Amino acid sequence: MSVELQAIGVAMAGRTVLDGISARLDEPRVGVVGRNGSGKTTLARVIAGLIAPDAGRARIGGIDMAADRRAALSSVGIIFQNPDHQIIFPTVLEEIAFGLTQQGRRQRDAEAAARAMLDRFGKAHWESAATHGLSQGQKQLLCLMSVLAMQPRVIVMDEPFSGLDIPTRLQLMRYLDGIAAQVVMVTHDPGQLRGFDRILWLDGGRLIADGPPDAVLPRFEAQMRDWGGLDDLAHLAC
Ligand SMILES: Nc1ncnc2c1ncn2[C@@H]1O[C@H](COP(=O)(O)OP(=O)(O)OP(=O)(O)O)[C@@H](O)[C@H]1O
Repeated sequence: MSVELQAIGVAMAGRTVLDGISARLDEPRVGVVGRNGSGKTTLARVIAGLIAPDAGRARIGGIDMAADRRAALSSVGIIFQNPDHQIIFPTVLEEIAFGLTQQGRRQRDAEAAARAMLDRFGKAHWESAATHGLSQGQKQLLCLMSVLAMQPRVIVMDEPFSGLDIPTRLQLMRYLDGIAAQVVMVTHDPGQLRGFDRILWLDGGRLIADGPPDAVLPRFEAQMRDWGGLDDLAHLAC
């Protein structure tokens, strides 16, 4: 499975948000880094087919995800930065089962698979819990379980661990190590990209570095420290 980005351009509210992003992603683990507002979330949404780019083409396995929503459902899953934008059902079981019924599974099958996923994370007791009563980190975990249950070939994650405590984060990272899906992860924390194969660094909507972590992350971290050391607030993220 490969994610192909060809000269992607996106404009929002009259501003260029992504500009000429081209990359063919074949690696199992791809990280996306960059400052606030650099376009990472927008790129994640383009890859998942939630935004059709204004210029260029984004395809997974040769299929345009924005044009073919049915193919997108079985090919790519996205975990949003804010779980409140993702969760729509009143109970945990319904939330996980929904994506599976969207994929064409019968309700009973979908619920069985949802229970298996809860079991896998030791959360069988969450089954009837009210989604609105979960903490932010618990909601993030629910979103992860919902997407993992759908077994997409590509999983796009936008800061998926920001609200999780350290044991949950470590458990999830280990779990992700073991899954076959390609992972594209947006993060501000280079520590979460250990073991990744390739890093894309966005700045101002452009791809300014693209390569193995050893080549990209030390430069990225040095640049972030340099900018963080400045007292001129005009340098704060726009
Ligand atoms: N719906 C929208 N309407 C107008 N502008 C938008 C919209 N969504 C994003 N933008 C703008 O696009 C730019 C890139 O936003 P994006 O969310 O992709 O950045 P990001 O790198 O994910 O940022 P962060 O690290 O803060 O999450 C920002 O300047 C943002 O203000």
